[in-house]
Amino acid sequence: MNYNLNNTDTNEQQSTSGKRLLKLLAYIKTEHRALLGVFGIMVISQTLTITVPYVVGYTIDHYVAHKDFSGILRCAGLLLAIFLVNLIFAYSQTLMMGKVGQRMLYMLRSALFVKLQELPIAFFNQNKTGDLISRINNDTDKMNQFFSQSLVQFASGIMSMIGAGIFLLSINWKLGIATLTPAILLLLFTRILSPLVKKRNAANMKSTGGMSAEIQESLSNFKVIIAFNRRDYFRKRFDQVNQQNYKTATAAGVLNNIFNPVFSFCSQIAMLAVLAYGIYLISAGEFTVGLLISYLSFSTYFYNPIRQLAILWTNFQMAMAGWDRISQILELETDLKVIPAGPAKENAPLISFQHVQFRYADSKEILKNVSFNMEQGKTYALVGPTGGGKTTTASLIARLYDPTEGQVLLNGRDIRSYTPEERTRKIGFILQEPFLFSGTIQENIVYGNPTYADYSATQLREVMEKVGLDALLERFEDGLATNIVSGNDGISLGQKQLIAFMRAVLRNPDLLVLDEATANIDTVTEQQLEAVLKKLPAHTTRVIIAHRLNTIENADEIFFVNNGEITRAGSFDHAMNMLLQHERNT
Ligand SMILES: Nc1ncnc2c1ncn2[C@@H]1O[C@H](COP(=O)(O)OP(=O)(O)OP(=O)(O)O)[C@@H](O)[C@H]1O
Repeated sequence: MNYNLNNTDTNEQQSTSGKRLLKLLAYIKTEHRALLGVFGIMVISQTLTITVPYVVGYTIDHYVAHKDFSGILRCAGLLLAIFLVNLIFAYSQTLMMGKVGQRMLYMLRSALFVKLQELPIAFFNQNKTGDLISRINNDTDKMNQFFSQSLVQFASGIMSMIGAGIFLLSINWKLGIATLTPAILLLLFTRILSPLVKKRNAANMKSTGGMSAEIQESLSNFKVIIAFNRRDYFRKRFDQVNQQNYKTATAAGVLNNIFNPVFSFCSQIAMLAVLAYGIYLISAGEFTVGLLISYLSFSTYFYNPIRQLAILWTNFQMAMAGWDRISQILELETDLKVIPAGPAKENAPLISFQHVQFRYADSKEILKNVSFNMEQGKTYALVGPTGGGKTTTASLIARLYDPTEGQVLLNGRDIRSYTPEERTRKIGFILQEPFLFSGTIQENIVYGNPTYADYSATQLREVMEKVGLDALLERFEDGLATNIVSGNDGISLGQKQLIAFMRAVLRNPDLLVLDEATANIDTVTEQQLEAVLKKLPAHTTRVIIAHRLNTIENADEIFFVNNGEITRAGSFDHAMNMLLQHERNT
C-alpha cells in the first residue's frame, strides 16, 4: 500500500478538501459551547460598536448644531459605556478562543500521535521522521494560531462589515452602492488568487517538512558523517533544502502580502467616493454633515475589517494547508486489519507459510510462492546471503507486513485474525537494532508485558533468576535500576540486544524470533544466552537468523533463504555447502 504522504496525487487531494473541511468541523464540534459563547458575546459587542458612528452623527446634527452641551455629555457618557463593555467583551473573547486554540492543538497532536502508533511499519518505511515531526509540531500550530488569534477577528470582522453595509445602504442607497462597489472587486480578486495562495503555502509547508527531515537525518547520523568526513556533502544537501525552503517561503510571501496593499487601496477609493458624492449631496441639500461623518465612519467599519481579513484570509489558507497535511495522516488506515477468525485447522503446525509472495512498496518480489511449516517446540534457523530475505520472512511471521499473495497461518488460523495483543503475546521478536526508550532497564524489559508491570525490582529479579536471565543482568552495573537514555551512547549495541533479549524471554512467547540477536555479543555472553534459550519451556519454538554459524549448529531444521525462495537445507553441513555454493556462484 502507498503510505507516502508526499507522493499522493494532488488532484485527489483537491477533490477531498471539502470532505476534510467537514472533518475539521467535526473536530470543532466538541468546542461548540465555547464557540457559541464567543459568538454570542461577539454579536452583542458588534451591535454596540456599530451604533457608535450613528450616535456621533446624531450628536453632531442634534446637539452640536444647537450647542446643547448636556446632550453632548450624555452622548459622550453613552459612548464611554459602550467602549468599556466592549473592552471586557474583547478580553473574554481572546481568553476563550485562546483556550479553544490550545485545546485543538492538544487534541490534534494526540490524535496524530495515536494514529502514528496504529500505522504499520510500511508507513514509517515510506515517510521521513523529520517530515512527520514537522506535521505534528508546525502544522498543528498553524491551526492553533488561526483558532486562537484569527477566528474571532475573522468572524467579528465579517459581522462588522454586514452591520456597516446595512447602515450604508439604508442611510442612502446610492451613496451605499458607490461605497460598496470596490469591495465587490476585492471579492473577485480574492477568489481568483486564493487557490494559488493555498498551493504556495502548501508547497512551503512541504519544503519545511523536507528541511526538518534533512536535519533529523544528519543529526541522527552525525557520527558517520564525521567518521567519513562527509560534512561538506551534508552541508550542500542542507543548503539545497534550505534554499528550496527559502524559495517556497518567498513565493508564498509574495502572494500572502499582496492582499494588504490592494485592500488598502480599495478602501481609500471607497473613502474618496463617499467624500466626493457625499459633499455633492450636502451641497444639493440632500444630506447633512453629521450623516456624512457617520457615513465615513461606517465605511471605515466596512473597509478596516476587509483589510484585516486580507491578513486573516492568509492565516486561514495556511491553517487549511496545515490541516490538509494533518488530515492526510488522520485519514490513513492501516492495511494490517484484523479479519474474522475462520475455523482453525486441527493438528496444525505453529507457523505455516502457504504460497506466500511478498514485495515491499515499489520493490521487486522478495518472496516468490513460498510454503513451509514450523512445528511447536523446535528450533529453526534461517540462513542465506545478505539481502536474501531472512528478515523479511521473520517480519511476515510476526505480521509486521502482510503477504502480497498467499497466507501465513498461526496455530492453523490466518495470522490476520489475531488481534495485535493476542499475536504479540504469542510471538516475541528481537530485532537487529532493538528499540529502547529512556528509562531504567526494568522499565524497558517489562515494556508491553502486563504480567510483570507491577512487580517490584526484587520480585522481578526472582522471576529472572528462575529463567536464567540473572547472569545477563549482571552485565549492567546497577542491574535493573541501570538508566538508559534513548539514542545515547551510554550503552553498547550488544547491551541493547541483551535488554531486548530479556524483554522477549520474559514475555514467555510460544515463538521467539531472534534476528541477528547475538551479532554484537561476545562469545561468553552468547553462551549464557544459549543457556537461557535451552531453559525456555519445551513448547517454545525458536527461529534464529544468524550469520555466526555456531549459533545455528543446534537447530532442528535449517532453511536456506535466497532469491525469493526458501529451501529446506537439511543438516548443518548441507546448509553450509549451499552457502558456499552460493558464494562461489556470485
Ligand atoms: N523496507 C524495505 N523496503 C524495500 N525493500 C526492502 C525493505 N527491507 C528490505 N528490503 C529489500 O528486501 C530484500 C531482502 O531484505 P532482508 O532484510 O529480508 O534480507 P536479509 O536476508 O535479512 O539480509 P541481511 O542478512 O543483510 O539482514 C533486500 O533486497 C532488501 O533490499
